[in-house]
Amino acid sequence: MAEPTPSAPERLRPPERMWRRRVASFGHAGRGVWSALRSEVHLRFHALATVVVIGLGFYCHITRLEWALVAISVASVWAAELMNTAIEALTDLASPAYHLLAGKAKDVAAGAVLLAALGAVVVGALVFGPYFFNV
Ligand SMILES: Nc1ncnc2c1ncn2[C@@H]1O[C@H](COP(=O)(O)OP(=O)(O)OP(=O)(O)O)[C@@H](O)[C@H]1O
Repeated sequence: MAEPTPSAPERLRPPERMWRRRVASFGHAGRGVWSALRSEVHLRFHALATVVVIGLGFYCHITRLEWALVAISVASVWAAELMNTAIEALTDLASPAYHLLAGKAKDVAAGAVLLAALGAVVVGALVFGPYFFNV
């Protein structure tokens, strides 16, 4: 959620207070990931896939550039799935009853996950394929 613009006295707070708030923000984000992991089967699948891909990376001794591509792909899928989970929750809150726009919001959010996952599959095939097949 976007933070409200701080009032004048708040802007003058001592730096340690600001640091505490930044650290708290990380805590909120971590709690969000943990809560989504507990409720979403898809995310647990992504967690397993992430562990497998990292293991494969070490096994194949992939290059730094390949690690970068794998990291971007894995992070994209996680980010898309977390956004999808957030949109699903907000949609259920705003429109528990059937509504065309609620359905559209969920379908579009799911589409984002699908595209990120397809991209990750392509990157995975291009990075790991040559280590296992003579291509
Ligand atoms: N309130 C609603 N109004 C209209 N259509 C909806 C609504 N809720 C869900 N749908 C339709 O049902 C589909 C499945 O929705 P659901 O909330 O079950 O998500 P899901 O695909 O099962 O996601 P997940 O498995 O990650 O929870 C949506 O993509 C949408 O097309």
